[in-house]
Amino acid sequence: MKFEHGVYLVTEPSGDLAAIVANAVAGGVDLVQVRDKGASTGALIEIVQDLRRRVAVPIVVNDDLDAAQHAAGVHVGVDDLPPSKARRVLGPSAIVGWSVNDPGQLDEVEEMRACDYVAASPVWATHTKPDHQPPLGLEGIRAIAGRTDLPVVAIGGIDVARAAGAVAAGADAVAVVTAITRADDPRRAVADLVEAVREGRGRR
Ligand SMILES: Cc1ncc(COP(=O)(O)OP(=O)(O)O)c(N)n1
Ligand SMILES: Cc1nc(C(=O)O)sc1CCOP(=O)(O)O
Ligand SMILES: [Mg+2]
Repeated sequence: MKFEHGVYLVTEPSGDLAAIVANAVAGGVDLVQVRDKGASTGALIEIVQDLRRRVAVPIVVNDDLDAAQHAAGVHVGVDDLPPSKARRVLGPSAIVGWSVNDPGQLDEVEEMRACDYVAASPVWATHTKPDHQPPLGLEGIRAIAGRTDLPVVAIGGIDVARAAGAVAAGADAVAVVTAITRADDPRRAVADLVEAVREGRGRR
């Protein structure tokens, strides 16, 4: 898959979700992930259906394969179902993303073949996911990007000050929660991230 502007919004349950997503899309996000660890499958489906009426960019669901069947795809991590199973269930045109914390995961050929992108996670520590793995840092992005042709998404602690560095290190896109969802102006926040990604691409 192609991240044109290089900004991927991952949502959180607080705030006016519909308004945040609509403004973030107006600012330039390429992809939206609905992430609400406490929501039922039914609630996730309702959120997806509502957002699909409002925005034109693809919407994927975190973790929940049943809800993902009402969306453009799914994002899974090491403790979730494997990407190969998600691909079998969702079919060839779905978007399947996988979190990578250990570059050794890139040797799992069948799983990598099932993915549209991999997320280097986390690059920096973040309070948004208290159970995150040890941070990879920019070296981790370089190590992952150097070993795969798939698009690499950097996630964890990314804001406008850090986005260009993550992209210059090899990320194709930045996945962001709070620097967008808690911004006073999510549209402006995304536009600034898009500009930072452009600058980071220019440094490669
Ligand atoms: C883009 C993106 N990258 C990483 C994650 C984290 O996935 P996971 O490790 O499965 O953790 P949870 O999000 O399920 O708590 C993600 N969701 N999105
Ligand atoms: C959803 C998620 N996954 C992570 C991982 O490391 O796998 S870090 C994260 C949250 C990122 O939030 P913020 O942009 O507010 O730092
Ligand atoms: Mg998960």
